[in-house]
Amino acid sequence: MAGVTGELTPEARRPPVIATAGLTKHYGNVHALTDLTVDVGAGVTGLVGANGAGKSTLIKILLGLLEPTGGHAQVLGHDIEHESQEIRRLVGYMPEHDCLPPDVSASDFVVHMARMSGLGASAARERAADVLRHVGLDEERYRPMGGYSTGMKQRAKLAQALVHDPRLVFLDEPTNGLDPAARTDMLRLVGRIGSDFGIAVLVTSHLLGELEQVSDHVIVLDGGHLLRSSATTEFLRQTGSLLVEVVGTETERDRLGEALAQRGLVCRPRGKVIAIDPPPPELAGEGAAHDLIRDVAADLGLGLMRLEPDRGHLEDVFLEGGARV
Ligand SMILES: Nc1ncnc2c1ncn2[C@@H]1O[C@H](COP(=O)(O)OP(=O)(O)OP(=O)(O)O)[C@@H](O)[C@H]1O
Repeated sequence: MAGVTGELTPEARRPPVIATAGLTKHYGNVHALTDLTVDVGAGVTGLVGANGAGKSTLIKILLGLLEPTGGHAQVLGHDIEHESQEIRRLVGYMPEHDCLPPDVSASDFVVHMARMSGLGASAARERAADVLRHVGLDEERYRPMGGYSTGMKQRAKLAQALVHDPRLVFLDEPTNGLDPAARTDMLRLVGRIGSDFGIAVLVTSHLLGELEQVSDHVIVLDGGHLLRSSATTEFLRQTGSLLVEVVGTETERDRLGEALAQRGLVCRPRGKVIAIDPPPPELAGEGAAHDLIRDVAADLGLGLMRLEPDRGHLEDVFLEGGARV
């Protein structure tokens, strides 16, 4: 184990997929990125932050589309300043905004992008068909993209990012403009790119919670500063608190809350739910607080709808305040 013997595991010894050091970008007076030092490993990494946090700027710098004002970065071991051609050969990019030619079909477009990356005509057609099937564009792929729904356009953009078999993809707001069902489908697809195809993914979202399910690691930017970079499990760790919901209205909720408070639990109403602080030592044993809550609810004749551990969420990093890296 790395921490015990001082030796690094093979995983830890592998160079990061992306490494930045003091990366800074100013657009005139706008400080879009400030002294960003962060590593991105294999798997799916969520890059989250409000609109304007600096996510797109970071991706464009890593691709060599924008020059940083200061600092350095490497992508797949290549320096962004001197080796951007090589980086673009190894990396796929799904831009945030609509950039698809409306009169061209997804099939022709993705074949064209495959040819641009150096594939021969028949290999490009085969590869485009494969990748369009993976992203879920079937018969529609022969229709002009101008008539596509937002979800179909996002899939076409994703297909062109994958067609040259990259080792890393940058997906900039892939769920933008999608309804909840299409959003869920797209997130599943993003997860599969990391798990089934073994391609490293850096995916952005301005909705902080949305990448919790698919990311192995999350980087949070706030106003161009790194707020936190941690394994997703760290963000979602159990808080030690419990959440309880009973059948009925606020009256029933408060009856249970008051009864539990008399038994030594600190209860706080949170919408329809009672959030119970980590139990005191005498109730900290395995299942002791659960048993007490169940018994008290039964004594009051109240039905329990939910009794579960409370978990942290990505949004909490903003409530905790201060940079924790
Ligand atoms: N070309 C530009 N000229 C001037 N300011 C810019 C330019 N591009 C971005 N900015 C500003 O830099 C900051 C970071 O923008 P960026 O697009 O990187 O953020 P983002 O996190 O990707 O947000 P969004 O999802 O809204 O694009 C914002 O304040 C934005 O207005």
